[in-house]
Amino acid sequence: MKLKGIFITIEGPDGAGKTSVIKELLPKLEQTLGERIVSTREPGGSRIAEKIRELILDPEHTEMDIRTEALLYAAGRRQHLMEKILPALDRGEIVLCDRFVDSSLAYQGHARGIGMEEVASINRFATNDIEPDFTLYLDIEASVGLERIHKGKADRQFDRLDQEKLEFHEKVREAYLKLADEHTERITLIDAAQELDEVVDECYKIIVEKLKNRV
Ligand SMILES: Nc1ncnc2c1ncn2[C@@H]1O[C@H](COP(=O)(O)OP(=O)(O)O)[C@@H](O)[C@H]1O
Ligand SMILES: Cc1cn([C@H]2C[C@H](O)[C@@H](COP(=O)(O)OP(=O)(O)O)O2)c(=O)[nH]c1=O
Repeated sequence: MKLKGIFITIEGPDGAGKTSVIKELLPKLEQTLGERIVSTREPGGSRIAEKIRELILDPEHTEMDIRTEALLYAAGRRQHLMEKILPALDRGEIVLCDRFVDSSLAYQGHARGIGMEEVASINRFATNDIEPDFTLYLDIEASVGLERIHKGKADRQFDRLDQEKLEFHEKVREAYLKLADEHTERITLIDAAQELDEVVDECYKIIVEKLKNRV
């Protein structure tokens, strides 16, 4: 009998440790489960979606309107979903995706101020209401996440732009906490301030437990 495909997402503010966790988690999970896991990420994850990612993240595109940005994230998401995620789920595979709709709700909806419901609505259009089976939310204080990213970079003063960045990332976290509180059945909160090994271990245990009854 073919197993059911499972769609797992990992969310969190910048610097929460998503990339590091996935790198360590994947081989561990694949070994335990005895099957390959499709690891992918947003923004991007397919040829066209990667082009859209470049368009959005290009630092020269300072004039980009915030709703244009939200629509581009949703467009990239649709392409990635149709080309990569859904075909893998149809084949019965496990898909682990770094960021999905919750990122748009937190960043564009709340932090940029468009409104979470407005952003949810364009994403319902983009995804045909397809939601992850479950989501691991790596929770980190904004200042700790930003510090991690800047660690190792040249020593510098905390300037006005950094302050703006901090406030923006505090809003991102606020939105994630709200989402985790409203969707306890889907989202599991993980304290990402722990040592990396501990975070990986917690994610591993949660996924194995959730997959126990997979048919
Ligand atoms: N639990 C942790 N404790 C300390 N540093 C961490 C931890 N997890 C990740 N880091 C470091 O923080 C930085 C950002 O991690 P990364 O995995 O790229 O986060 P994200 O993908 O969520 O933005 C990297 O330098 C990484 O080595
Ligand atoms: C998927 C997604 C990402 N983003 C942002 C979050 C990140 O700042 C940026 C790039 O994502 P990512 O490459 O995951 O960066 P990081 O590893 O630092 O978390 O895109 C949104 O604003 N909305 C979205 O829908």
